[in-house]
Amino acid sequence: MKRRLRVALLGCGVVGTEVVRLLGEQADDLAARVGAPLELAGIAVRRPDRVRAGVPAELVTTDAQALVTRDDVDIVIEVIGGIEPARTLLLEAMKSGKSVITANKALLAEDGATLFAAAREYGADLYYEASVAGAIPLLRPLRDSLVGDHVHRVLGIVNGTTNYVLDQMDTHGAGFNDALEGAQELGFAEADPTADVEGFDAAAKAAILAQLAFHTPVTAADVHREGITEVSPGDVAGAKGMGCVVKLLAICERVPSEDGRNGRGVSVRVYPAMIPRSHPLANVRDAYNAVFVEAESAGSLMFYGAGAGGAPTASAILGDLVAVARNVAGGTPGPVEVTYAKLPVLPMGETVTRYYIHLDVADETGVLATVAEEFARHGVSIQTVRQVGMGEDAQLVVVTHRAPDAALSATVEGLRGLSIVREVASVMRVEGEE
Ligand SMILES: NC(=O)C1=CN([C@@H]2O[C@H](COP(=O)(O)OP(=O)(O)OC[C@H]3O[C@@H](n4cnc5c(N)ncnc54)[C@H](O)[C@@H]3O)[C@@H](O)[C@H]2O)C=CC1
Ligand SMILES: N[C@@H](CC=O)C(=O)O
Ligand code: NA
Repeated sequence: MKRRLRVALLGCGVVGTEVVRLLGEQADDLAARVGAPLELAGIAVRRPDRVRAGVPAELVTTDAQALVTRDDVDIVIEVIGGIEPARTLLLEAMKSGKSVITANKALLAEDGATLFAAAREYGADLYYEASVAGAIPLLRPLRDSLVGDHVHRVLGIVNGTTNYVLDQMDTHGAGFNDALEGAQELGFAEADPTADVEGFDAAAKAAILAQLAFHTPVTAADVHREGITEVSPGDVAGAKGMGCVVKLLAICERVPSEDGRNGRGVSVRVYPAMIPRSHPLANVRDAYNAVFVEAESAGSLMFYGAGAGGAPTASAILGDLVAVARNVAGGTPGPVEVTYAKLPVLPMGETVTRYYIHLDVADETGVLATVAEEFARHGVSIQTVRQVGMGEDAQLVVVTHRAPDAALSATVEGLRGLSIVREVASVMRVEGEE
């Protein structure tokens, strides 16, 4: 056995308390796997008086800054969340020679470049498997196992809270607010659930995935983001009528160049979309996550499991901890991200997608021709059109072929301006096979 490695924990909320529990319960196994015992050196919290079952009171401190620079600390785990003070604490830790583990996707997606630069400069490990899709091993497979391949596309459900809400709306006809409260009670939601329902959390994860998959710098600000707050029971019912289900999808795609190899750029986006019920992502229920990776030589891979919750997230952190501890014990740091490809992130308007459009139309002759003309005017080809109801209740459900998003949204604007269109009742992108 090598010398004892000392671990500092920053934050002791939903995830942090589970890290403490597992570190205690699995101490012997972890020591055997690392080849050195792991020991908690301190736990930084904001409210020291709060009773936390299973958390040794003598280790608790409110001075996170002092903890991360202490000489007797080797590895720092950050599960506070948010940008500051998490960023400063991680940077201070690396500057003081510690390796770090974080679950903080918001910070990695906003300013990962600064953290990676510090890891490189100070020879520290920076591991963050828990930051995307919780327990699911996804980032290290992308970073290590698939690093010799050429990834074309990453498509997935990466936010448990919104998947739970949409699933409750789809299967039980639940209202949005009741479903969200359920997700909060189960500990999936972020401290401010706006981050979940407005798609910020999924956008941060999409940025992290795109950066790793395409070796290109991507931040949260580069990601086209739409949340689920506008998804209505009508949209969910409309999807059902089409044999589809509504899911909040994160999509990272390499857009091919003329030679079809290196890519003209990347498209990174998050939005609610309809997918056919036959698609494997349609069967991802409750707060589960699932991610498809399509790579040139590997083909299609699917990763599925618990993307949120205290214990699943702590599992990913402990996996990182063992990997980092082995590196520290062996004196060899792990790999640091490289973003050599520097592909541009393309604007959403250039992304090719499909739309579902539900129109409430006037009971007049020539409605169909007028509507079709508007699509043609923007170069958008219609795949199917279906009339629902008759007379005053006439509605048209149109599904397009793939077209640039800018042309599709211009078509919708054009439809809104037509006198025979009483209302554009629902617009949603359609993903999955055409
Ligand atoms: N809960 C989940 O399912 C998942 C969470 N994550 C990420 O893990 C991190 C932690 O999430 P949770 O445990 O759910 O959040 P939480 O809100 O339950 O816990 C964070 C804790 O940090 C404490 N804190 C805040 N400022 C502090 C400071 N300056 N010093 C010390 N402690 C401070 C808070 O009082 C709170 O107890 C976040 O980055 C989150 O995005 C990642 C995957 C899943
Ligand atoms: N709030 C997130 C937690 C995990 O990242 C989610 O709901 O997925
Ligand atoms: Na993960």
